[in-house]
Formats: sequence, C-alpha cells, structure tokens
Amino acid sequence: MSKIKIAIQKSGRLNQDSVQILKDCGISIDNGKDQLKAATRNFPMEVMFLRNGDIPQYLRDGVVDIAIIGENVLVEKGQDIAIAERLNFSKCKVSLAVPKDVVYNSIKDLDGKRIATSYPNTVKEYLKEKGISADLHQISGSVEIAPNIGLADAICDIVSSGSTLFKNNLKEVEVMLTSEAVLAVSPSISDENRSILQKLQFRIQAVLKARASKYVLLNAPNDKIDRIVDILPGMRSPTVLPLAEKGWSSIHTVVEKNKFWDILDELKAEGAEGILVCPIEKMVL
Ligand SMILES: Nc1ncnc2c1ncn2[C@@H]1O[C@H](COP(=O)(O)OP(=O)(O)OP(=O)(O)O)[C@@H](O)[C@H]1O
Ligand SMILES: O=P(O)(O)OC[C@H]1O[C@H](OP(=O)(O)OP(=O)(O)O)[C@H](O)[C@@H]1O
Ligand SMILES: [Mg+2]
Repeated sequence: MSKIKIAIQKSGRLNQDSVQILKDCGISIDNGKDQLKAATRNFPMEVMFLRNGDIPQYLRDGVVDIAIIGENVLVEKGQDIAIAERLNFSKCKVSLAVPKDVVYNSIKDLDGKRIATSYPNTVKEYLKEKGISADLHQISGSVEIAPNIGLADAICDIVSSGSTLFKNNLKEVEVMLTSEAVLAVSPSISDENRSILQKLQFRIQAVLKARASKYVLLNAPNDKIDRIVDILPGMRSPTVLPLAEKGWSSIHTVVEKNKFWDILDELKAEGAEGILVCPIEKMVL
C-alpha cells in the first residue's frame, strides 16, 4: 500500500505545532532522536524532517508529496505550489521597517535605498508593483540588526509581536503580506496519494473546527429558554433537557471560542446558571 510523504520542519518555530496537529489527527510519529525520516502509526504516512526553506524545492521535485510550511516561504520561493489547507498557527506578517527616527511618508521614501532581507523575491515583487527601485542585500538571519550596523537603510523581515523591531529601534512601515502555517501539495502527487491526502484533510478540518469551538452547558429557568437560545450562536439548534428540579432545564450547545466571552454577560442577565465551557476534541459537521 502506498504511503504519503510529508515534510515538516526539522527544528524551529513550526516543528512542535506540526507534530501536534498530526497527533491530534490520530497520527503518531515513531521518531528516534535526530532521525530525519520516520514512520507513523495508524496512517499510511512517512515523515521527513527538513529545513523549512528547502521544502518548496522538495515539493517541486516530488521528493515529498505534502508539507507543513510557512505560507511566506511559498510566496518567496514556491508560487507554483498549491495550498490545500490553512492551519491557523505560526501567524505572522512580512513587513518593511525603517529606523524609528527616520521620517517615513510613503513607499516612495525607499526609492534608491538599501534594503536588507531574507525574502528578496517577495520584496522585489512588492517594490516592482509600486514602481520603486531599491538596492537589495540578501542576508539569512538577524536582519533587524542591518540598519544599526550601517548595512542598510531599511529591512524586510517577519514581524509577529513586534518586539524584535522595538529592541532594534525600528518601526514597521509597510505590511507586505500576512502568513500562517499551511499544508502545501506537490504538483506531482500521485492519484493514490491524493486520496490519502483527502483523508488527512478531512481529519485536519475536524481538528481545526474543534480547536475554534467550545461546548457550553448551562442551566436556566424554563421561561427563559427561548431568550437564552436566541443568544446562543449554536451549530444547529441547542439541546434542551429537563433538570430533576422542576421548572429548570439544561441547555447544551457549541459556541465559537472567541464569541463566548461576548455573550457571557447576556446569558447571566437572562438567568443562566452553572455555566460550563468544555474543550472539544474533534468536530465533524
Ligand atoms: N516570530 C514569529 N512568529 C510567528 N511565526 C513565525 C515567526 N517567525 C517565523 N515564523 C513562521 O515560522 C516559519 C519558520 O520560522 P523559523 O524561524 O523556525 O525557521 P527558518 O529559520 O526561517 O527556517 P528553516 O527551517 O529553513 O531554518 C517562518 O517561515 C514563518 O512562517
Ligand atoms: O515580532 P517578533 O515577535 O519579535 O518576531 C519576529 C522575529 O521572529 C523571527 O525570528 P526568530 O526568533 O525565528 O529567529 P531567527 O532569526 O533565528 O529565525 C523573525 O525573523 C523576527 O526576527
Ligand atoms: Mg526565524
């Protein structure tokens, strides 16, 4: 039987979350220390641990069928590679920044300037669209130091919390793209492995939906059920069950995780009591 080959980052920011999402999909990796290739249990899959930046080429060459990779890396060197799923972790921006004390009005201020970056294609493309020409210096890390050591007037790098920019006395002036981890697919994946991919995608979708939702249980007086059901943005219709105490019911439903706090006060104001919020492991609609 065929096995799908997946690349995940060997070490770095994507590694742990990539292993975790596979685990949540019921796929555990038989990984000895420093192994670069590993088998999995419970799923026809083989895992390769690679550098994130090398993954687009492995996908293009068909050495691996699929990969978990930062979308920003695909924009930089994998425009020909398709995205099957967005994975909702490792969210970041790729931005241009200049020293804090430099006056910046528009992208025109970068015309003829030196820009240091690990993402030369992304910057080139962005500047071309805006009709700006700049002198690019490609460096592979610690990009934010470049203006301080006189190597460049501006930088382009990943920004998440903004603390690296802050520590290096820089300010973000243009957001070129937003990125998250994605599941990318080789253009030469076989039909057999594409059907394994579909099974994996089905599991990933169930995991991502569950991560974004909470199961809410609460007690309410019967005369308040209609009001409370109106407040609850459920999957379909909430479950209403009678409590042993006369005149009271228990209401169960699924709520989007980030909406729960917004509706809590309304629920309490309508007389809801004993509110429980529980994690959901998998969700298939
Ligand atoms: N500060 C951050 N916050 C959120 N996501 C980030 C951050 N920095 C990087 N990422 C995302 O994680 C990916 C991997 O980043 P990381 O720094 O671990 O690897 P790398 O050094 O770029 O790659 P390689 O595996 O090739 O050495 C990036 O491509 C980006 O998508
Ligand atoms: O806005 P922030 O939250 O500060 O994150 C941004 C920083 O994170 C990444 O570096 P990383 O820590 O991955 O180090 P690296 O340069 O060794 O990859 C990126 O290259 C930025 O420098
Ligand atoms: Mg990094």
